[in-house]
Amino acid sequence: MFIPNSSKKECRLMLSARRLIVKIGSTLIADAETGEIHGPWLERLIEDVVRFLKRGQEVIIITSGAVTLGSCHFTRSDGLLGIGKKQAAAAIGQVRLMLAFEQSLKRNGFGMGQVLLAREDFDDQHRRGNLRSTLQQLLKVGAVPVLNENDTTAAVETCFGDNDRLAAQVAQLLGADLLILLSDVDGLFTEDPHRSSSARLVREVRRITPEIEGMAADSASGRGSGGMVTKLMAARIAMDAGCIMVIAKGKEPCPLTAIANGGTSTWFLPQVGSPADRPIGQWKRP
Ligand SMILES: Nc1ncnc2c1ncn2[C@@H]1O[C@H](COP(=O)(O)OP(=O)(O)O)[C@@H](O)[C@H]1O
Ligand SMILES: N[C@@H](CCC(=O)OP(=O)(O)O)C(=O)O
Repeated sequence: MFIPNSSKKECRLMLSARRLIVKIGSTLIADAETGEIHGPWLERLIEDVVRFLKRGQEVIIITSGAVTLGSCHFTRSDGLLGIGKKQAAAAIGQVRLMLAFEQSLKRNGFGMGQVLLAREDFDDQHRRGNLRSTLQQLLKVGAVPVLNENDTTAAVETCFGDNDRLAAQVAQLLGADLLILLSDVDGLFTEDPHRSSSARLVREVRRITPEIEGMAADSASGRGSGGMVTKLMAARIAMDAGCIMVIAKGKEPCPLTAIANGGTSTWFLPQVGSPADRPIGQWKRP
């Protein structure tokens, strides 16, 4: 559990955020070898999310993992899936992903709504307005929005390709206060920690400078899509919109609580508009 009256800055930032976006990386939720969902992990995460919902905070979940879950239907000789097989894999995996979220949230007393997104949903003003309204309606009735890119029909030229930037676009669209990227690393390191033993964790970023950008490389796992490169792109989108962003390891039991209790992570703090000084409130449920 987090310590609500903790003076830790991280705790204040987590508990003062009215609207949080939680993005889950593929390697956290899906086992590439077995094509199974990490069920016990998901259960812990949803219990963690529910702690914030019950305080009256709003949570939107962006989940990866559809392609990984569906890939097991394609022989290993495929190696990296071509776009057609990747889209078919996503079509297979997405159903299982949403079912797992729906059942877990239901066990914890909450409903959910699935929204699959395309870049056009953000680029076209009319579709952007529709999307915002739909998400706000879901939040109003206490149904947790669970989002992913619509990989099955996403064209190579126009797709997001990664959920880091998609999550940041949703944070900007909804005026979220805090974007949490749960990954398989503790945060931004000076180099890829999976490739360099001398990599050191960067705890806080207030401006994304060329030096910061130079630290980021692509994904080492081969299953993630964005690596740290897209996470920094997401940080730029979020910070420009006045939204705080944090990268943390999602494997922790109760990763959101771990962040609030000052666990290792990297915080991206915009210069303007952050709710860091907002009093920790007990909001009425939407
Ligand atoms: N400077 C860096 N700091 C931390 N991780 C990095 C860095 N550069 C590259 N990476 C890689 O980014 C990966 C996380 O991105 P990704 O594989 O896309 O995971 P996710 O599924 O969480 O999005 C890490 O596992 C790591 O190998
Ligand atoms: N829409 C894709 C997510 C791609 C993606 O961003 O993956 P990751 O880098 O693991 O968050 C899927 O569900 O597999």
